Amino acid sequence: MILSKIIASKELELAALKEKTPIEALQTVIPTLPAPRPFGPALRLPGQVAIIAEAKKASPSKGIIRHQYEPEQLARSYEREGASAISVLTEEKFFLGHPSHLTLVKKVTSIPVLRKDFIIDPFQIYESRVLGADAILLIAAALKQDQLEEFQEIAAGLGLSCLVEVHTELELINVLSTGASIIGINNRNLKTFETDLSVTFKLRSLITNNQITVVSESGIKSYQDILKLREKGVHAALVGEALVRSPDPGAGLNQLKGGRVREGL
Ligand SMILES: O=P(O)(O)OC[C@@H](O)[C@@H](O)c1c[nH]c2ccccc12
Repeated sequence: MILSKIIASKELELAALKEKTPIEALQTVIPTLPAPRPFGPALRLPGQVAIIAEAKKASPSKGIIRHQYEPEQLARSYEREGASAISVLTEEKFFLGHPSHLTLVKKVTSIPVLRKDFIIDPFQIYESRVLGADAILLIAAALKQDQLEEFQEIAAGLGLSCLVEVHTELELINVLSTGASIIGINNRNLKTFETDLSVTFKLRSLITNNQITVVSESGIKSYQDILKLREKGVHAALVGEALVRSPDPGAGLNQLKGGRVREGL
């Protein structure tokens, strides 16, 4: 499975990274940094589905999605067109991202920035804070129950929000028991790479605590999709490919939000 491949490569990368940068060096810098931007509240727009717009050059399932990839330009247009937050892929080998992309995006925007990576070690949480992340992704399929709990605790201590990602009912039940407050339902099956919005519809109905912010992730392509999510009480949608593939990603976002189709598109 692709997830185990990515994690194996992450483990190697991390070993090298930890040799180079002691965690203490990160811990010394953190108290001098400005507070993170609030992520959870940004995802609650009354009567609307908030959009987390993603900057992503490539993916294991689709290969290169955007050849001329400029995360700063993307982020600027996303913010201009009303994104509620920006997700930045920082994984290098499979998604052709880079940690520096996150720092660049943070500099040119004023909305919260989510670090999209494969977090398997507390080191990466401190690193995310230093890079300028306001929120991090935690993938239930990649972590044990005690890690899920520990990582959310460390993140909270650093002022970072967590988007905790699930794909199955069992993962959801486990994540609910950790007290996660922002849950991402990934529509993509990591074995077949297929996306199916009905994954969100099925799992969303099992989240009865309305304090929890629910995010639908992957395979969201149109305003019709957004309307369906809204109808099911989903608070936010994480959208990558549909925007990044568009010749004009800002206009793509505008359309996704039901805005008028612009000339030239
Ligand atoms: O490009 P899409 O189909 O709109 O999907 C975006 C996002 O959900 C997807 O990139 C994603 C969801 N979970 C992840 C975990 C790691 C890397 C990437 C992801």
